[in-house]
Amino acid sequence: MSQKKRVAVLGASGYTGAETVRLLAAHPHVEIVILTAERKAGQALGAVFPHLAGLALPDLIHLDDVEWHGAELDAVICALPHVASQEVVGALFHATEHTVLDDIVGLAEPSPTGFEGQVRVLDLSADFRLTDAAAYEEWYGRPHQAPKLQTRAVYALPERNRAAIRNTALAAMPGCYPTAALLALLPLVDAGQIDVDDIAIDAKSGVSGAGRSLKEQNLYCEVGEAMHPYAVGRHRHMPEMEQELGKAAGRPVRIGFTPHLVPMNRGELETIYVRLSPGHTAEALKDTLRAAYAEEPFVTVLPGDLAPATRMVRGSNQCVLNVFEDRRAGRAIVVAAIDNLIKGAGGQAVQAMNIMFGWDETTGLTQAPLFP
Ligand SMILES: NC(=O)C1=CN([C@@H]2O[C@H](COP(=O)(O)OP(=O)(O)OC[C@H]3O[C@@H](n4cnc5c(N)ncnc54)[C@H](OP(=O)(O)O)[C@@H]3O)[C@@H](O)[C@H]2O)C=CC1
Ligand SMILES: CC(=O)N[C@@H](CCC(=O)OP(=O)(O)O)C(=O)O
Repeated sequence: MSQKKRVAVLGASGYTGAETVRLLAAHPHVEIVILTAERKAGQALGAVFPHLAGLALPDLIHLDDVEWHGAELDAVICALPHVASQEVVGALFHATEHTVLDDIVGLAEPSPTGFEGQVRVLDLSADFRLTDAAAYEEWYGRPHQAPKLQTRAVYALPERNRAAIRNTALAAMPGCYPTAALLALLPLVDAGQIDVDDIAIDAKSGVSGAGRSLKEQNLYCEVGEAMHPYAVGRHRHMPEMEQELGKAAGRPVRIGFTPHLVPMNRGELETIYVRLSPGHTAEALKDTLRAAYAEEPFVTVLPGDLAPATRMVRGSNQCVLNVFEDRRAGRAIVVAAIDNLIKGAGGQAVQAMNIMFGWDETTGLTQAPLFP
């Protein structure tokens, strides 16, 4: 194996950044050379996260102190809030005179030169997922600062877009809710087995989904022993899911989606109500998902009527799925569970990075879920 790849994690003092570091620290082909933070810049990562104190890692520095040009980075995993992310990614591509700025990102065919010697970015934020500038402005309330990059980023759901991920310098990592929903639904849309105009997603997330920065509504007293929906009918993951489902359907799609915050640290569960296309059954949907994921290391269709649960995936890059009959004629229920911080964020980014560099896709990601 050649030299290790030099990797930076931006936003390492956040939840997804810390999980990404934890995974990368055990990755055989990666050397972590830069970690950044905003308020916590200047501290050792182990001072912020004592559970990581035993790892030999660089201290947290401020983004302003990163010398992009001299760092000789192979990859940057960006775990920053949206808006901050688009500014940094644009600036780092400029500073490194990246050919991505000359239009070679996201080619369907490998470019003759590849990206040898050029940094590749995996962005966990929402900044590069929507390719339509007007949609971004509508849902994020401001124009995009790097519109050229926005249109060329690859939507990096590995099970869907492997070839494009291999050949991009900018991977837009899917949101946590879209990851579970798209893994559950895309094969069914491809197969024409469900009515794309009648999809309702009821989602629940652990509190870490909201990040580590202090928010009063996420205090223990307010989320413990309680549960509530939020962003009802207007969550910014709706256009993301609609964009990707629309690509599969070949026409615009509108979905129903309601997320709920539930009193657990991590994990995400989605119960998805679908209308069957004429002639199809819940069992046929399950056969389709089984066939689609038969060779996938990180997606499992559960046997029989075993219902997906967050405890089946905690701390792992796994997604578990199942399909159930609905007592109402012509309908079915699809259920998906992931760990929002792993398959919904850092683990999926490591998976995509493995694809980019041609490593076994499971490298650094083979740990079984934690139980109990
Ligand atoms: N949490 C989740 O389950 C998921 C999150 N995401 C997305 O991943 C990204 C990171 O999320 P998460 O880890 O939860 O967030 P956190 O709030 O836990 O962490 C944010 C990180 O970014 C740093 N930061 C904050 N503001 C700035 C800024 N203006 N400039 C530079 N750095 C800044 C913080 O530094 P400091 O600590 O020093 O303030 C911290 O390191 C977000 O875009 C989020 O939406 C995606 C999928 C799932
Ligand atoms: C519980 C909770 O608050 N979850 C976050 C989703 C996390 C995520 O995936 O956000 P990005 O699209 O920014 O990456 C939310 O609903 O905004």
